Amino acid sequence: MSQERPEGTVDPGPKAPLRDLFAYLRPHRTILVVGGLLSVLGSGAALAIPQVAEYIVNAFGSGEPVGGLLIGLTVAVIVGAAIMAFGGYIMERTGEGIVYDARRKLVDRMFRLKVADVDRLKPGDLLSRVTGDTTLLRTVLTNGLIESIGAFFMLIGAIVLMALKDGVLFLVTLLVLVVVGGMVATLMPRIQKAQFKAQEAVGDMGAVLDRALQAYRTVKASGVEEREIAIVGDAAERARKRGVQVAVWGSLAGVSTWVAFQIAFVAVFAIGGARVASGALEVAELIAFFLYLFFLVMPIGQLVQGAILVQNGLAALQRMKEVEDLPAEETGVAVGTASHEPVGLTFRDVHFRYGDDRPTVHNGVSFEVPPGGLTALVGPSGAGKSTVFALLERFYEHQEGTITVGGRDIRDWPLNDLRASFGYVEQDAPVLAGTLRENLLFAANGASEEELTRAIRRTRLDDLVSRLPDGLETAVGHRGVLLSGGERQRVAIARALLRKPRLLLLDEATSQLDAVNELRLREVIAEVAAETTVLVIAHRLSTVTNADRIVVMEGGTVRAVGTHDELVGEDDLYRELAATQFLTA
Ligand SMILES: Nc1ncnc2c1ncn2[C@@H]1O[C@H](COP(=O)(O)OP(=O)(O)OP(=O)(O)O)[C@@H](O)[C@H]1O
Repeated sequence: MSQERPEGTVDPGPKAPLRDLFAYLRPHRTILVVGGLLSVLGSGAALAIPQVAEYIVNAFGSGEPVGGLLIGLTVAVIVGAAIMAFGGYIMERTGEGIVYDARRKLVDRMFRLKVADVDRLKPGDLLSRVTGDTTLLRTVLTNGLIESIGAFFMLIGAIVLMALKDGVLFLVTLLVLVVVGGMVATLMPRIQKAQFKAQEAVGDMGAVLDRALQAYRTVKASGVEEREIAIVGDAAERARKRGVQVAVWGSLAGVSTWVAFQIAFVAVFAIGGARVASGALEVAELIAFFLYLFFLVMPIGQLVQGAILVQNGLAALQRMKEVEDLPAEETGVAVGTASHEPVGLTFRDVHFRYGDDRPTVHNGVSFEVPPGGLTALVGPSGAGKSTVFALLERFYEHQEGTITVGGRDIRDWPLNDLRASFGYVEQDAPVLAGTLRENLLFAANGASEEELTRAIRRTRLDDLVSRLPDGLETAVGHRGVLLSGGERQRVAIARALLRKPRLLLLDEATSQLDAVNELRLREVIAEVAAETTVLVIAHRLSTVTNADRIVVMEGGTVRAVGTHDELVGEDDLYRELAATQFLTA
């Protein structure tokens, strides 16, 4: 479990205010009150035990029968325990419900975030917020808050009953309470700090492990297993040391509290004994007082533990809130259109950078793509080609200029309708774990068998399907590792085509395709371009020499537009690109 924490959250770490925690509890307040009352009732039954014990001792003294009282005491213990257990069950069940709500809310928000925000957050970090931090919240709610409620009432009950039983002994106990309180108050920030650091160390370990697992093949191929084991091992060692630090402060708090209570017992024993000797107190009352002292020690321990947990929980809550508070995408009201006619697009003097502190990526980009046909974007790495797609899909918003699709400003399109009119094939077209069929129908669940067969044929995947042991039902494995690069790309194209796009955005992969796969890709693109608009980012000019128009980008602007033949004659950069790729200039 990755518990990665952003920088600067260690000491003592940003925490959500307590009222945010109560916001999670509010919808469940009725059941929480019921559970709380049962806990109080259970504590009440427990608190009756010393009183009954006092009667029994007195009854022994006066020779009265004690059988009834003993049975009463046993019943009180059993009933009290049962009520407390039931109350605890209700509370924990509600705690699970609260965590479920929190997780649903978080997941819901996560899929509605802006791409820009998700790009900024690390995937491992987002994952740990949904799994790790919500789990921590549950521990806080059950072990922290809920148990503390019962403990609090038991403590109050014990204090009141002790005060009523004997004022002098109570004052002695009070003195110890003040000492314990002071000690805990001094140690608490240290425990808290140590715990934050321990959580951070575990998070760091998750991060280095995540990094190595992401590149598992590279790790193996590079023969650096031992080094990676050592790196993760070092992180584990740091987590161990931090954990030990928590144990040190925890034990110190535990032992000093324990000693304070021992002193309290001895003091109550000595002073109580003297008071019994002087006749100010009865032996039975002293015994009852001792029992109350036990009922005081237990809840204090629980409350201290609860306070530490709540502190940690508020840090987790803060991390959850950071995601929940991010703005959701404005999707607009989708009108939905039955049209599958090809659409054109224009970029007019578009300026864009990924952030205020980032360099300009588009510096006045202008070009036009009429409906239908094949348009290619070419240019050196970093020219801003993929960014054209990111802006069209509105993953990011351009700062200046106008982008239109089908003659309409993309900002006036309902977002869902805009995206529904595109088929989008990313550069490293991902194949998700699952069957080939699931992958193809990922974006078009309602497609018919005919449509599926046609898309498979158009993307030249029929060979693959007939070769696979279970055909379309073959599991293609995590990240599509069972497919070749070319096949993965064509699966992604088929997936995009099944949406019947009006404009296909194809970011061609940089990985080298063999001659057969390259030819197939060319055929597929040409065939699709006969029916719809295709805008392809070409890293290999060979796939687009037959394009209707080629847009040459460089340094965030468009430097030339034309056909292959025109550009070879007119544009130096294009000629150079063509020459380096062994095409005849
Ligand atoms: N999500 C992002 N956040 C910040 N900067 C980015 C992001 N995506 C791209 N960039 C930067 O924008 C610039 C243009 O990137 P873009 O991917 O559009 O180039 P490209 O022409 O497609 O390059 P390539 O051919 O190598 O894929 C690069 O300098 C890149 O580092």
